[in-house]
Amino acid sequence: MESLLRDCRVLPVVTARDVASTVALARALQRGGMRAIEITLRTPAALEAIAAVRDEVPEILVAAGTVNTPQDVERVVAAGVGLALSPGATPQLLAAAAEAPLDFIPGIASASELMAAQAHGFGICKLFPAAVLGGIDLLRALGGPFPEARFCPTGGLGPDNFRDYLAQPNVVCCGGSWMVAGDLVSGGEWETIESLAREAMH
Ligand SMILES: O=C(O)C(=O)C[C@H](O)[C@H](O)COP(=O)(O)O
Repeated sequence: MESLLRDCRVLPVVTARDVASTVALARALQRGGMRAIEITLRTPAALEAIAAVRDEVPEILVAAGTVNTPQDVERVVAAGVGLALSPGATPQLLAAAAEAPLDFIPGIASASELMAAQAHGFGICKLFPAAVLGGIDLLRALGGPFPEARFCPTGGLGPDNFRDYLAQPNVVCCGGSWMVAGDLVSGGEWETIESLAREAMH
């Protein structure tokens, strides 16, 4: 999974307003060269949007985001999702995800949370919210006691700093929403989204 995520480079974090706009958004991201999309379970349309993107834009890997409870894990497994992420983790979530037939990336914000994730076998974690927690300094600091840990920093990253994050040896990909901002999606600005995606992939 590490090499797959390294190929993804940037994981766009999407809040699905509705199915049609999320499919159009996924197409724009895919045209811009993006390999994956994280559709968060923040809205009622999310699961339907996940299924529709998988059917209609098969070139892009669809991950589920904001998978915060064991029930969420069940919902995304039932929807056929192969990769799920969370901004955090509870003991219950870690236990459920460790047993579930999917790849899971829990969120961590501290050494102790990282250790709990590792204890359940999760070697790659989302660092969230990365920028306010300490950003690159924190990633470097965690690299000392946890040289084997890998991260997808998310939260507060943008076009001006994500490359610095990607240059860290313990970063496999970066999460962010700058290329899928709500006003771009509501305005149907697919070409702008495509060019922001293309820029992020270079
Ligand atoms: O909802 C989740 O599961 C999350 O992990 C949170 C998102 O990743 C961040 O909201 C994206 O952060 P920004 O790029 O700063 O907008």
